[in-house]
Amino acid sequence: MTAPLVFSRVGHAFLGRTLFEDFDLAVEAGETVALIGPSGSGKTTILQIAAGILEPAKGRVLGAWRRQAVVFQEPRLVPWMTLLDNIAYGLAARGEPRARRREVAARLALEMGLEEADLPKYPTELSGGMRQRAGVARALAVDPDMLFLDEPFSATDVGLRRHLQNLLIAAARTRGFSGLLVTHDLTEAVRIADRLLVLSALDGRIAACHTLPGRPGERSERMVFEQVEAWSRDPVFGELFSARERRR
Ligand SMILES: Nc1ncnc2c1ncn2[C@@H]1O[C@H](COP(=O)(O)OP(=O)(O)OP(=O)(O)O)[C@@H](O)[C@H]1O
Repeated sequence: MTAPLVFSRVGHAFLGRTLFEDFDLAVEAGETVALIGPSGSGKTTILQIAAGILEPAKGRVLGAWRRQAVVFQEPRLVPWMTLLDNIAYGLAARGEPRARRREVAARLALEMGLEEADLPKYPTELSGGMRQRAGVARALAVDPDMLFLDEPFSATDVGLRRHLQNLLIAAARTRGFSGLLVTHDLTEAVRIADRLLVLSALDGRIAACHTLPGRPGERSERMVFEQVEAWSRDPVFGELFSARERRR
């Protein structure tokens, strides 16, 4: 079976400055790959190229999925739409009948820990955490087989971040979608991903690639902690992350 997302010798530059060249990546069906690396190494650019938001300057990107969805750091809800209509937004674009849209959106909202009473509220009436939950629900509502996650939980506090990570891991297991995750948070990558690519600060090259043991959701907190601790001592990670990022 061919991988749903393949980058072959992809290169990109902004304003004449080469960000990366000859970048290769294959994300397999049902696999979540985390891109981690220092600020400016090109993680978001790679994700945007994969999601078709940005055209690469060089190389080929093959995408073989039915439906994609993106979860951004800032959930980007439409301010004049209710929570329910925001979550149903992608379904409306797909032409699903209104009753069906509302039914799916309400189910997803509850699955993400939102409450029935919140559904008619507008984004300004919601907390940041509720908006973030809505962003994840909106992405899952379209039943994607490819999910792009650009620092999806970095603006949420530690408790909620953990909770949303667990919801996402559970959703990936039951729905079987592939994922590309951009994060600064090594713990998040070790919890959510099957494979981890570490980008180099210097030229966006892959400095390291690690397949994580077991499946997301099956790794104990201790195992995650020990893996992150071990990598914190690894020179590849040591060079790439500040002490603050390693502590998160
Ligand atoms: N539209 C743009 N025009 C010009 N330069 C850009 C543009 N988008 C990104 N860049 C530059 O490209 C580099 C890589 O950006 P990118 O957002 O991909 O990095 P990143 O690894 O995701 O960083 P961060 O972790 O800080 O989000 C940065 O130096 C950034 O300033």
